Amino acid sequence: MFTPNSPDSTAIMQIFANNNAKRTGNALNIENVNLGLNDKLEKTLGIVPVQDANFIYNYTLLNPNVTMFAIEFSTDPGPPTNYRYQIWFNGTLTANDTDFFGDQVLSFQRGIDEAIIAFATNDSNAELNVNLKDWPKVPPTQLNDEIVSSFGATFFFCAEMIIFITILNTIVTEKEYKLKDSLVMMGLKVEIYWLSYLLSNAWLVVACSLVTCVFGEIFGFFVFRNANFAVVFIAFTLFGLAMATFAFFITTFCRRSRVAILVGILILIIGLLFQSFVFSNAYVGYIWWSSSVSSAGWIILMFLPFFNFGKFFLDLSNLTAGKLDQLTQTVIPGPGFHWSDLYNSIPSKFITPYSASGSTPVVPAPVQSWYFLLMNIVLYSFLTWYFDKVIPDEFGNYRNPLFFLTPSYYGIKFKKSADLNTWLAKNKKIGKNHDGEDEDVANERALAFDATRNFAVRICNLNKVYQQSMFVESKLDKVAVNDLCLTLKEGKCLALLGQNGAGKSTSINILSGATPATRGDALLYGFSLKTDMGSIRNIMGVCPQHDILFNDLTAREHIELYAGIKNIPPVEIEKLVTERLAAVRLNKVANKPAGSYSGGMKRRLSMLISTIGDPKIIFMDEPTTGMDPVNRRHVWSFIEKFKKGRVIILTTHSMEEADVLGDRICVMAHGKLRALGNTIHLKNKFGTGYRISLVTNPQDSPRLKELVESKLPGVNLEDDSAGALIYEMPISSLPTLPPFIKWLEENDEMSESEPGKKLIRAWGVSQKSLEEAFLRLIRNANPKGYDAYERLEETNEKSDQVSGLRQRNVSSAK
Ligand SMILES: Nc1ncnc2c1ncn2[C@@H]1O[C@H](COP(=O)(O)OP(=O)(O)OP(=O)(O)O)[C@@H](O)[C@H]1O
Repeated sequence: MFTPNSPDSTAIMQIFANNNAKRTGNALNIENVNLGLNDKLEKTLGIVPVQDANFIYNYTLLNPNVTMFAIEFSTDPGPPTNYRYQIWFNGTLTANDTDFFGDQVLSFQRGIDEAIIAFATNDSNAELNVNLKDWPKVPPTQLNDEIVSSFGATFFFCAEMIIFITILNTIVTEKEYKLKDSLVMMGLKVEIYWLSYLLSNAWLVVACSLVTCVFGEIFGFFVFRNANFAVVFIAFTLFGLAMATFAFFITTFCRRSRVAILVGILILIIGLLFQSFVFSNAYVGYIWWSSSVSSAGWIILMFLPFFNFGKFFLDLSNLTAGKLDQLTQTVIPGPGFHWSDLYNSIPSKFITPYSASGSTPVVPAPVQSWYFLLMNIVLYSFLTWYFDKVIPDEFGNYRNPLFFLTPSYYGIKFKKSADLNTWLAKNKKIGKNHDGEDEDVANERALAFDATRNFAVRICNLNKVYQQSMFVESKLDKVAVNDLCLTLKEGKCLALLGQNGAGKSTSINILSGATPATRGDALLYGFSLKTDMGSIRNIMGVCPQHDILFNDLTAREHIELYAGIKNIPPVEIEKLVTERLAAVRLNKVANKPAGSYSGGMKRRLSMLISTIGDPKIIFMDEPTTGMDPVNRRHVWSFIEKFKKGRVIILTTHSMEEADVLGDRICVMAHGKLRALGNTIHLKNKFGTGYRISLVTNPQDSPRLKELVESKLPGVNLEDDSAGALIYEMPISSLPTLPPFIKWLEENDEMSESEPGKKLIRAWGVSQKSLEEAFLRLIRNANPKGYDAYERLEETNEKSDQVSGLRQRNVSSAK
């Protein structure tokens, strides 16, 4: 547009149009259209004369972005000749609002000036050339830098969160699979467990920090290049360690890995919002230290490692990052972060005053963030140690919240251990009346309290009640072990038999220190369960019911790990590995990860682990479950040889195993001991007698039956098929057995159907199996018979499932 629509200005614009066509090839014509203020253009026009500047103003206001330039020539006649003019331009269309004096406006002005000169001098060839040249521009690589400086805290926080969530998952999974408990049961100190985690993660954190700093330098980011290397490296390392210890602390509250990961993700989201919204700019980042914000804010937030790191990174990026000058596109580098800057307050030019209060925050020196991160490391390490002890574990073990005030925690004993008589009297008192119990069981109870006898293991009135409620007793409380009394001499193996839920595993768990007894105590090689568990662990080996193995470790590494825990000298470890693995036939897979083993192989490895460190007492909960008969026999022969000079207590469902291994067999039902003795004793006492099998000609069998019944009164015929007779003889008929066997051996009777042949072709006498004795015991344990017992178990199981019972295990603190 141009104005006024006078002959002179039209002539100048015509020259301008001609020159423009010559220079650019873009033909613009003067269009004499009568443009109205509200006219919407349907096609591109050229140069349009308009009535006045007001029209230009109103038209461009009402129709934005359709006019490139307008020129308003002065109507003032002079003197001298007046060529004053004003260019209106559209910043959006010409330079997208940033380059007002850039090429297009200048070209336009040059074109108008050229036209004016030609008009004034009447020389249509008059030419005016003006070039505009910018200062050299720095290539715009600084853009990346801005991102690193502004959002570095977010990126590096996310990187750290990978380690954080991995720690949460690993530790809680180990807890879930009871790997930690297994290590502790084998004698590992909890403090060593946490220290090993701290060290292995510290190594990882240091490596990550180093790699980050080196790559930061290589890529030339200001935050790294413009700062002291040690300062950045130490800050990253402190942050990594603080996050690792924070993760340790959280694991003490989580029992399931899924919950731990959810907590990790929640912290990731909170941290991410924090880092990206708070610490991406100095305005919000430093608000915590403004006089208008309560200092309670930063005092609370300093317990979050990512808050301290965010603040430090903001300081770092303020001092190191270059600022991009929008006008000149150049980067003015920051002053840099030197070691001495750690102790200097952040210069006020980097801190934005808050307009509301007009106050400038007093931001502490960067080193304060280091101190806070160090505080986080120490605090969360301590809290991990503390809460790990006072929060009840899966088995209900926990310490008194003030455990650290008790001298016994530090191994200081003011009182001498109670002598045997006092100990026995104390534990006898808690026992209930056990009238009507089996004679052997009653004798064992008496033996357990006999101070004159020497036993390697003495269990006195051991009880375990799984309570429904933490505070009150209820009828639904489960008495898993009921006044158990047992003794065992060195060199013996005790086999605990019993139905599912009889209380075998609970007994083993109490004796191995996995779960505390509700009442009662036991002396293992003179050490009390209640007061000397630490000493017991040094002489104990445990093979838990469920394999507790590290999937990623090989059999060899497992043995090396547990041998280390048991303080076996390194020179002996190789011999131990070879011998033990060969004994249970795992030598061929010694270097394969345990995760790839079959169930039976895992079981053999678990069994083997329990024997490491030559323990004096070994607990094995169903050690051969899932093993094939060949390997089971290898394990049996290993256990048989290994028990010399030791005590082995095992639980099993295999009568054969109890028969082979058990020097003493105990049968439990409903948490109570029902019978005990060696296998022959139990078979004699509870078995249904002997089985006699005879083979004769089928035609002679009526005569043979008559003879047998006359010689063995009370005998029962169990089977009669094609001349094969099977008799069951009750124990009560035992006196008649020797003369009967003599008669069988003499075998004088002749067959009537086959002349010249003997009446009895073959015979055999066997004692009935331990299994039968066991079934009878179980039947007797329930007055309504075995079936009723099974029904009761089923109902219990169902009601447990319905009420979601896995009752809390409440017991006194250690
Ligand atoms: N943490 C617990 N909370 C509540 N009840 C429990 C708990 N642990 C075990 N019980 C109950 O205590 C009883 C004894 O269980 P235990 O595991 O000792 O039996 P078991 O003889 O080892 O059985 P199995 O042969 O099946 O291993 C069972 O009725 C069981 O349901």
